[in-house]
Amino acid sequence: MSETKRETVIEVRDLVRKFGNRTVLNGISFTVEKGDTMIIMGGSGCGKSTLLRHIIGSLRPTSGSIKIFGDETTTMSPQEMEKLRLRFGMNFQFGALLQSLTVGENVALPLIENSKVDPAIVDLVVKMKLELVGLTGFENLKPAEISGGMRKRVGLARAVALDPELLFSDEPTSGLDPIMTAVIDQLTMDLTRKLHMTAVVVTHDMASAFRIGTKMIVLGAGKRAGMVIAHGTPDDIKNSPDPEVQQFIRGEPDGPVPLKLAPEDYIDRLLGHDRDKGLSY
Ligand SMILES: Nc1ncnc2c1ncn2[C@@H]1O[C@H](COP(=O)(O)OP(=O)(O)OP(=O)(O)O)[C@@H](O)[C@H]1O
Repeated sequence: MSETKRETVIEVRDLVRKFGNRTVLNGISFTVEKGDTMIIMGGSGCGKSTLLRHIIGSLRPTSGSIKIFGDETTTMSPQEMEKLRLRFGMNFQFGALLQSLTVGENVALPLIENSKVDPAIVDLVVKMKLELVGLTGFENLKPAEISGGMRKRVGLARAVALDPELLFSDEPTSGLDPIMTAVIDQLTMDLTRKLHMTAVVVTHDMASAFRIGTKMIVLGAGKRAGMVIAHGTPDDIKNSPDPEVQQFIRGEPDGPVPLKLAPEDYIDRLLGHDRDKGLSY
């Protein structure tokens, strides 16, 4: 029997983004179907975060189309985008926990900011979300009083506070040991299943990518910088005949992608140009 066709939640077509005369995204196309966990992979500086930031509407493309739930987002007003974002959960490093607030207050933030919910309901939702990530009883501690892995779990609880249909995560396991990484992965899989979410995750961690991903894209480097060089299921990616994909998933230091950075990359990184992550509205 053939698989029932699932709803397309995200459709990216021919996306191009230039910063000055530098093309960082070069004709990216892919779709994400409901229930999928799409992994965006590729070497450092290949444009993964930039792609994610276009999908959540914090950057505008030079050209191309992004449809979310069937609506074109690249031409939306900031207000329309803000409304759409109520359906998103975002678990980003630049959205780190607020140190002055307790764990519970951090999880409550999206509820307080985005909906007029009764405080008693907020408390209940916070307790439920913290229970989902195994942190019942930690609501009154400050982020500095819990471990890095626990902080990542709080970030996840906060991202799903509004029961989003779409979860976006940028490097959700960076800096964690393999056991804590596996814990976060398991939680992400449980949450996406329990809350019927579709997820898009940027990660460098191959073990994690192959554990949680149902679909993957790999962005290229060098001559194929900013292009999708492989796209498919985890098995498709594992069996890709592309030497650059194999170099990447095996973590080999040298191969089709040379070890040396291009001088402009080196200068950009030296000057911290890639740290300019401000919103571009
Ligand atoms: N606002 C910006 N202005 C100029 N260049 C930018 C900007 N944002 C990103 N870039 C450039 O785009 C390239 C891709 O950056 P991006 O952060 O998307 O890469 P990445 O694949 O997520 O990298 P990493 O894995 O190291 O986090 C970098 O070379 C960076 O210099």
